[in-house]
Amino acid sequence: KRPVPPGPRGLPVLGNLFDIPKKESWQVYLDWGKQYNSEILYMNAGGKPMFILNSIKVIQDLLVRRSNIYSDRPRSTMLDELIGTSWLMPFMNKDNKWKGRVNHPPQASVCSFFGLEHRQLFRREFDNLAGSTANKNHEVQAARRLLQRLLTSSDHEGELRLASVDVILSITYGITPTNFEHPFITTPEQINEIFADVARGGYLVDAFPFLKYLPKWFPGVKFHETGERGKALAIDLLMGPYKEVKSQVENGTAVSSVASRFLYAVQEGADTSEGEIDAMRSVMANAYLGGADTTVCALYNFTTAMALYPHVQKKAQKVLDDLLSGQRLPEFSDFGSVPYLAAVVNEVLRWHPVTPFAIYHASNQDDTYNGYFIPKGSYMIANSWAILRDESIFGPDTDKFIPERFMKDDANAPGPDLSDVDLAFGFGRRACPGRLMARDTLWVMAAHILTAYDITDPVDKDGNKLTADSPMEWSNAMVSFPPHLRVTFKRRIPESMIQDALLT
Ligand code: HEM
Repeated sequence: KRPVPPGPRGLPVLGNLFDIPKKESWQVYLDWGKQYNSEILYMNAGGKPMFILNSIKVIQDLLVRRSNIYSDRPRSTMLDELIGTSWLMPFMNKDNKWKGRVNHPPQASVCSFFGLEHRQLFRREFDNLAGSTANKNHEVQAARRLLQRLLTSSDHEGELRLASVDVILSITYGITPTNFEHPFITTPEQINEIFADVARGGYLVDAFPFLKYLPKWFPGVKFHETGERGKALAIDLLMGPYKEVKSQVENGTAVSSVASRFLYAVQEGADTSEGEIDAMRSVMANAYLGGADTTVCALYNFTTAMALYPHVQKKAQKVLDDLLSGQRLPEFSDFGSVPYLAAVVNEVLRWHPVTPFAIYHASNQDDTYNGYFIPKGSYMIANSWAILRDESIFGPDTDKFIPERFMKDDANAPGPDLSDVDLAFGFGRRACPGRLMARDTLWVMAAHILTAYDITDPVDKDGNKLTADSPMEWSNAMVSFPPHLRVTFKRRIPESMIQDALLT
């Protein structure tokens, strides 16, 4: 009976279960915010309190400033008990291993792994080392492999999928997948589909946990079967690439990667406990899973934007052409020389955020905010989409793709007053630990694609021509994909430059 923020009224017992929007929920929540004149809304989904946070102020007040309370994740019987995802960082809670307490050691010495927990290990391997030559080299090579495949393939979506997993697998394990059907490509996709169903509330056992006691043969019971499939996929994800690189290390054939550097050190006699090996194995699989789906979604958004806004594409290509003079492909060292490209990448992350609600946070104790009661265990849904479209932060026409909003003027200088799009990577203690790597990957892929190809002639799945004004619907999911569209990649540099790129 304590006061809660306004929101749709809901039914007895079921609450707002049927109010949860089926499409473009970010826009619906924003509209409700206007309707109820409140930046924070309340819903109750089958007994679970849910708070929708529609403004940067509310998000920062709660998820950032009170991050000691709002950094847990909602619990799910399906994930915790039936699949067993305790090692997956996005689902860990405060009392789990995600929260590190030990300072960063100055370098990645194997002995110092002891006592480090997941998030810190992750930072050290993927965030701090995101600038390392080895990681960047893998990113450049993956971008060049993509250019080569695009010479003969017309399935640009498939190639971008492959390229995204290529980047993360080669950095993490030194493995380069070569076709879409490889289990290292399909395993994270399949497990992400199960997670997306869980996030959508697709399993009754999450609303009514006692159902888990129903036997497998009970009519209509599917969750046991999905749980077993999810468990097998999770083990494949954790062990598959790890085992492959371990045997390469034993044969002395492994290329430099996070895994091989670790395993070579172990092989050379570093004092490593089983616990440390488990933690590293898990952190690597977390990167693999966390990076695959999100990166490909961002790349799809990039190609969609380039196809729909050809003048932006031309401008970015001119900036690159002026720098490269048709003599070479881009390198990371070019980053500072082409600020317009960095602005394009920022705009990709802002225009249609990959995760419109980040990942739901949950509260670990009762709290009050502006007189409203927020009970322990509440779901906190940050409407990232709404704040990335907020014209008071990002300037006018936020529904349009305008990279210039990230430039000081229309010239070549970045705009220092404008908020960064780091908001696209979540909030507080749970903010994405892979964000530097993600930005690097997007930049290097965008730079290569724009140098080597024109992206033209966007049509929808029925062959209808698309323009920036065509209505298009992004998927209503945790990772929100643009609609399938077909574009043409037309080569704009000599084929030999692309063919030779990997040899240099
Ligand atoms: C464009 C690409 C990406 C986007 C937009 C993105 C976005 C996000 C968001 C919004 C979260 C949740 C933050 C929150 O709950 O407040 C997250 C978590 C996470 N991301 Fe990313 N991410 C991207 C790429 C990556 C990459 C490349 C990796 C791995 C190298 C990665 C690994 C993770 C992990 C492990 C978590 C869970 C962190 C935790 O729960 O403590 N992400 N990401």
